[in-house]
Amino acid sequence: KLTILEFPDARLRTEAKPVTNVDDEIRTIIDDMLETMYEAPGIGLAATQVNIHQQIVVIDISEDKNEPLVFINPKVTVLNGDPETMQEGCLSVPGFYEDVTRIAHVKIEAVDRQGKAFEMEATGLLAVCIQHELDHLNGKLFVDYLSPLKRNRIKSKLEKEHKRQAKRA
Ligand SMILES: O=C(O)C[C@@H](Cc1ccccc1)[C@H](O)SCc1ccccc1
Ligand SMILES: [Zn+2]
Repeated sequence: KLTILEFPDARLRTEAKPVTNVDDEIRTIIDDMLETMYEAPGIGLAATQVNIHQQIVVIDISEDKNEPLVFINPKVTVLNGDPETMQEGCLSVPGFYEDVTRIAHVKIEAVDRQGKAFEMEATGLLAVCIQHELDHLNGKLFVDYLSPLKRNRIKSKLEKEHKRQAKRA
């Protein structure tokens, strides 16, 4: 449905703006993002990744892919500073998986698809995913936590791949 931008596309570095009015246009974007995420497949997607620079995140970590979570204008606060390291992937950095350390237990405050404010606590995969998605809204990618050497290796490999695909197109 929507095209996912791939590193090192500069548009991935855009700061997303807050959503001012949760209307049908926003709800259509949310539905398109969920469809794109399930099709990828992925367990999270930020609007930045589909070149929409508004603060919208969708997540579904359920087994049956039937428990979509929507976070509009999300804010994360630390509940427990313990670090947690997990191997992360990213739909915008296809084929690469590296360890990233994040906060283990967070509180999320956001607005839902009806425009209603809510908050929830998260640990484990959900905590990791929401921090990963919030980074996207701030123009940050998980490769930014790696050494410059590793990041540049990934950058050149993906640039080569994009050139190859452009030629075949
Ligand atoms: O934002 C994205 O690119 C989707 C990410 C979300 C995510 C990243 C790291 C850790 C958890 C979630 C993933 O690529 S979705 C694919 C995936 C699925 C299960 C576990 C890790 C990654
Ligand atoms: Zn990602």
